Amino acid sequence: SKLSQNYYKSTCPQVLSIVKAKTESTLKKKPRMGASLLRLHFHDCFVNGCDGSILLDDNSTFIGEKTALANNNSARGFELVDDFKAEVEKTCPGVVSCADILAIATRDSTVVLGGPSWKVKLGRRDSITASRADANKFIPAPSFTLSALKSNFHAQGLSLKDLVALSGAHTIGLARCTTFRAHIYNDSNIDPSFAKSLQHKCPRNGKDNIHRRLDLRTPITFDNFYFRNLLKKKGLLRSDQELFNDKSADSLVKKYAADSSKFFKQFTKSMIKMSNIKPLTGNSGQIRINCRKVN
Ligand code: HEM
Ligand SMILES: [Ca+2]
Ligand SMILES: [Ca+2]
Repeated sequence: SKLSQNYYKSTCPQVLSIVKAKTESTLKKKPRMGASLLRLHFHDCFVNGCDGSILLDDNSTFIGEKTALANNNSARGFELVDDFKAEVEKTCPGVVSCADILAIATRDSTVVLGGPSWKVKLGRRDSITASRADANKFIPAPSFTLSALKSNFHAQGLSLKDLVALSGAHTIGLARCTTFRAHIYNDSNIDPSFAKSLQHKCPRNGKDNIHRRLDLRTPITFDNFYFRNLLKKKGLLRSDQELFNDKSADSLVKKYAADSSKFFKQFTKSMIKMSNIKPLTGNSGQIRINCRKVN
């Protein structure tokens, strides 16, 4: 790609240490924020590339992505991104894109929570528009079957391997009742006692916003328990358990469940691939001063 590791070497070498320090101090108090940043980066990259589009508030020229189905009342961490940006702007005004800050903070969050590290390529520019319709079209839903998930990822140039490894991000963070209700009441590929215990917390009607762990074992540690849970039919979302349901993804899930270093290695590769989807470079887009608004 046109991105490079040393992109800010002469214009803002401090950006890496600024983002790292703030990520570390924030996650110490609020570990879930690491999960929320990781998800923001995913939802940015899947909608017209990693261009900070998800960070834009609605305005008079477009309806943005924050109110798309998958993001509304759900995507979080925007204030923290604002904090990163404000601090970077103090040191290097007008130089570092919001899209790059999110990519760096995602890597740093993964590391702080115990996961692998990787070299983040930089030089993405920020979009001057956002699209709720595109977010609704491209962000996968928890109701998806394996074949729907595969084609959703293929549309981004991502393989089955990428799908399985990247879904391992659900080793951290929480999900609302409304996203897993159908799975715990209607599906058969779920451990019955796990389903029952969730049904107590998430009734058929109401309590849409109560949260449960995506990884019931270690929700603030980036490890391979997500895959180990799937082997026991204890995936929280239908789209999670679809990855271990007598189909083409089973062998990958078994591999990552058995060996976390294999998961980490593929997660790193797949994250780099996802982070490099369709960046804006050259004269395209802009370096936003405020991540919520076009300049
Ligand atoms: C494979 C298709 C995927 C589907 C259908 C999906 C769906 C979801 C849903 C429904 C939630 C809960 C949202 C809520 O209740 O508010 C969630 C949370 C999360 N997702 Fe995914 N996801 C997918 C893939 C990914 C990928 C590829 C990543 C990152 C690489 C990711 C990272 C996360 C994280 C970290 C959370 C927790 C966020 C938090 O606690 O704030 N997901 N996902
Ligand atoms: Ca985007
Ligand atoms: Ca975990």
